[in-house]
Amino acid sequence: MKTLIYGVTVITANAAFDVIPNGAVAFENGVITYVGPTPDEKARAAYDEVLDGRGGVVLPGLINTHCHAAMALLRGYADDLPLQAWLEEKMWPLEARFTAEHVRWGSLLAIAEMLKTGTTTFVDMYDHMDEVARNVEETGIRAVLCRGVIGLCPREVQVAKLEEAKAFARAWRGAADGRITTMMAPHAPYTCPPDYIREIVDAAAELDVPVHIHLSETAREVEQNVRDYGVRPVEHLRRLGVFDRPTLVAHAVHLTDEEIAILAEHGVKVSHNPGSNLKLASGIAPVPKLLAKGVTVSLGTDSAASNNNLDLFEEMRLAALLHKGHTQDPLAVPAAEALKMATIYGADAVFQRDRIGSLEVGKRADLVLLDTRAPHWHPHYDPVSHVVYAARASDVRRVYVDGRLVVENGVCLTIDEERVRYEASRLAAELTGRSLF
Ligand SMILES: CSC[C@H]1O[C@@H](n2cnc3c(O)ncnc32)[C@H](O)[C@@H]1O
Ligand SMILES: [Zn+2]
Repeated sequence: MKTLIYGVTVITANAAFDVIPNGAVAFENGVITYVGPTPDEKARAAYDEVLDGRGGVVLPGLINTHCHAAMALLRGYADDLPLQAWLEEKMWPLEARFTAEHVRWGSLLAIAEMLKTGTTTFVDMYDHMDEVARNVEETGIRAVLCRGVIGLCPREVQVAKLEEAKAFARAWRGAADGRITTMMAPHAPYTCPPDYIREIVDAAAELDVPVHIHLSETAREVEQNVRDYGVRPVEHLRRLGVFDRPTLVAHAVHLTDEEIAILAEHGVKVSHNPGSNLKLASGIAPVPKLLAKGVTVSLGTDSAASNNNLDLFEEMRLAALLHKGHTQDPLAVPAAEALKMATIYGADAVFQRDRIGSLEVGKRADLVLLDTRAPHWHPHYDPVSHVVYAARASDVRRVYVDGRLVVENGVCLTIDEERVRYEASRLAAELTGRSLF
């Protein structure tokens, strides 16, 4: 089926960052076949499905490069705590009781939220990942999935987790018509002993998949690393050979200039999570410095338990505003840069720059159509400025992934949202013992 959306402002996020007024995008069999000015009526007749999008804005599907989807069940369960207390006293005790059922419904709730807010690809690090993968298959979203591995356990449990992570990465890579790719994920330098990290990295090399890891999220973590291993976390991971593999690190808040140089030298990709970093009082990542040194900085939400939503429009706006305030430089992260972080830099961060992240002929047809009729869109001078500084996730009208329509009129077509709300609320109440309002 050949589909054409015309009469829209197209934000391509291509290398020239072209914005096409009264533009059009066409796709067939999941692949973009045309991006350019609106074709005349005669040319439009050649398409099987023609959508008049006049007044709308089309942009590439957003890419969330760090998430723990199933933790949507713990949204709002424990707020206003620093990372370590939040993890050790609140998250880990409850997560120890998570079953496959919790992950099934929690991740489905998260996927519904992400699709409806314009996210077409997400990176997920968690346990019971077969459940997440099956949800990805069924809902039509694109994902990079990894079984997160925490090594604070007896050796036989470490081995079992590693085997499970390998089996998962092997079994699911390329699944769902290529919408699923996989990575290996040691959770963090402070939860995985050095030899264990080496083993996980060896497994990533054997499987030829990238590595995803939390890095230098808090000052405390950095101090602890220096105390335990004599070096800061970036040098620690470099010595362990992590950066010899394609690597995506989450957070990267506490970095020296020397550490930024190491990340740049090794082509390490960063997932910047401003909402989570602010809420957990972790600090502010040196994003302008990272960008200036050529490090790819993408955007992630982290989980709904530390954010407390999975809305990349919010993260884009936060990224653009936060670094201006912090550096007192209005150009620290300009609007176009924030939009790239959520799109083409996201594609680069998941090593799929040739497939997704921009609207270009030959790429997969992952795109979002925004409705611009709401008052907050008017007047509009610059569509990129509007998407970053004024738009809201509720402006998302249509979402396509791989050319498949998955959200229409703000409704997710591939998910029974009422059932998901019911099951997720039921499981959350049982788990926490709290009655929900
Ligand atoms: C091994 S599965 C993933 C693991 O990560 C935990 N987690 C969630 N958010 C964060 C964060 O911001 N920093 C570090 N770890 C985090 C989650 O609770 C799971 O246990
Ligand atoms: Zn995380």
